[in-house]
Formats: sequence, C-alpha cells, structure tokens
Amino acid sequence: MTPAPTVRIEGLGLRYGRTAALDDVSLAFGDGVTGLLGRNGAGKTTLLRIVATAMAPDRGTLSVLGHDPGTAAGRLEVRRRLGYLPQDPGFYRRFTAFEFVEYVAILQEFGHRRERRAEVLRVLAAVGLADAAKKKIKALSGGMRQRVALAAALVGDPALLVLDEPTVGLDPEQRLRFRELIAGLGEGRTVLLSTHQTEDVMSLCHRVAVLDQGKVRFEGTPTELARLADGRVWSAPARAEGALAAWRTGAGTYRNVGTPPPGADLVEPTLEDGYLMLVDTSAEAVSA
Ligand SMILES: Nc1ncnc2c1ncn2[C@@H]1O[C@H](COP(=O)(O)OP(=O)(O)OP(=O)(O)O)[C@@H](O)[C@H]1O
Repeated sequence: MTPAPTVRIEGLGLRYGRTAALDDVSLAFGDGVTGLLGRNGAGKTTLLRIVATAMAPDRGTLSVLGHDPGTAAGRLEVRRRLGYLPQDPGFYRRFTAFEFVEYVAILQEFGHRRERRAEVLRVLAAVGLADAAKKKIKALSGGMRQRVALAAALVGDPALLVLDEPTVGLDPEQRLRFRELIAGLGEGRTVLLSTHQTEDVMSLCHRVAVLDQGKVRFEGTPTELARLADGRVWSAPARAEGALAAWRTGAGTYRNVGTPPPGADLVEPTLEDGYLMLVDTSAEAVSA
C-alpha cells in the first residue's frame, strides 16, 4: 500500500491585492526531497509559507501531516512537527549560534534545560557547527549562518522540513556540503525546498514541481523534466536562428535549445533544458 502523502494541497489560491500569487494549485508529496522550481515571482515562497502555516490561503484545502492547518488545533499539531527555514531567517546578530538555536528550541517548547541544551548541541553537530556554537552570528560567514538557520529548523527532529532557497548565496563548495546534508535529511522524512538551482534539483530531489505565474506547470521526477527537451537540444557550428537559448560551449560549438533543423546533431537534454522548454512555451500543466 502506498503511504498517504505528508502534504496534500487541492485547489489552493492566494491573491495579494490584484496579483494571483497562487492559482488553483494542487500537489501531493511524501517522504524524500521534493523541489519547487520557478522563476522570480512564480509563487514558491507563498506556497512554502502556506505549507509552513505562516499564512492561510484564500481558497482550497490543505492537509499537512494529517492535520488541517485551517484550524487552531491543526496548526498547533503541524507546528510541533515542522521545521521551517524561511528565505530571510531574521537572526539576532548578537546571539551566538548556540543562543539562537536555543531560543528556537524554547519556542518549540523544549522546557527542560538539560534536555534543551542537548538538543541544541545535537542539531548544531548535525549541520557541522559543533565547534562554532559559541561564535556570534554576526561573525559567521553566509554559509555558516545558513547552517545555523538549518540547525534551528531541525530542532525536535521534525517530520516535515520546509526550506526556502536553502542554497542561495553559498559558494560552490558550501552548496555541495549543504546538498549532502539535505539529501541525508530526506531519508525517512519529507523535505520540501524551493530553489533557482536546477543542479540542486537534479542532484537532490526525487520529485520536482515547476510553478509559473502561480500555477503548477509540471510535476514529476527530475529525469522526466529533462526529457521534456528530448529531441530539442542540438550541437551546431553556429547559433541557430530562433533558438530559445543558444550558447558557445568550451569545445567551440554552439549548444542550441528549440526546434532543431532536419539532420541536427542532437544531444542529451539536461533538467535545465526541460525547464526552459516548459517556461518558454505556453502549454497547459504537464504531468509526467
Ligand atoms: N507581501 C506581498 N504583497 C504583495 N505582493 C506580493 C507579496 N509577496 C509576494 N507578492 C507577489 O506574489 C507573487 C508571488 O511571490 P513569491 O514571493 O511567492 O514568489 P517566488 O516564486 O518565491 O519568487 P522568488 O523566486 O523571487 O523568491 C509575486 O508576483 C510577488 O510580487
């Protein structure tokens, strides 16, 4: 029997004044890492905030960890089992890493001092910051601060982790380490993350949803997303007229994405190519 999804969203809508940030969004996902891709303003943060119970939708139904966040009792249950890394965590810069995470642990009702301190040390160690516990937040690098924010989200070993652009601003090495960390967290729990990095999705996520102008344009595996560009990527000595994208590769040839001419030298598409095909054409939602 397939386990019930951790999050089930049906017909979700939310407007900010005249802007429809989410328009009839339906999605369901369970254990493992699910990625949300979409350009700026697609509605990713709004959707994550709703799943994390930080705001309520105007329309639609939502079930998170078997509870209805539309009720006060449901929100409380969800918040007890949820870890949320917002886009802008809003640190108290004078706090040390330990103090910041402990503050979150207090809000999470870790009342007993000794138990709470052990939990703070556990999550700091989990993100590789055991040695930086006494450092002030303001003295940490961007990557280390991002890890402190993740440690805070891990307090209480949540069943659901909601991460808004967790790898933004990280250098390539930090991004790699962060990916390793998040991939491990996806084992036996549900992780929902938003990102602009197609590489993050390819290397981390077992499912991906693409949002565009508040609508779900694709839901499937990363490989299925890449396959949307099957037969649409080719190599040529020059940039092709009318290509959606074309660039000169290190080998000196051009990699073109679009409608290839007859006999074109087709190449294997990447997830980025599939994403480009999707957001640059005005098709209906694609389900793989
Ligand atoms: N507080 C707000 N007031 C008015 N409009 C808003 C507000 N927050 C978001 N929006 C609008 O809602 C839409 C969706 O925004 P959202 O932040 O959810 O997108 P996003 O996909 O997370 O974008 P980004 O990748 O830039 O973070 C955008 O058009 C945005 O301008």
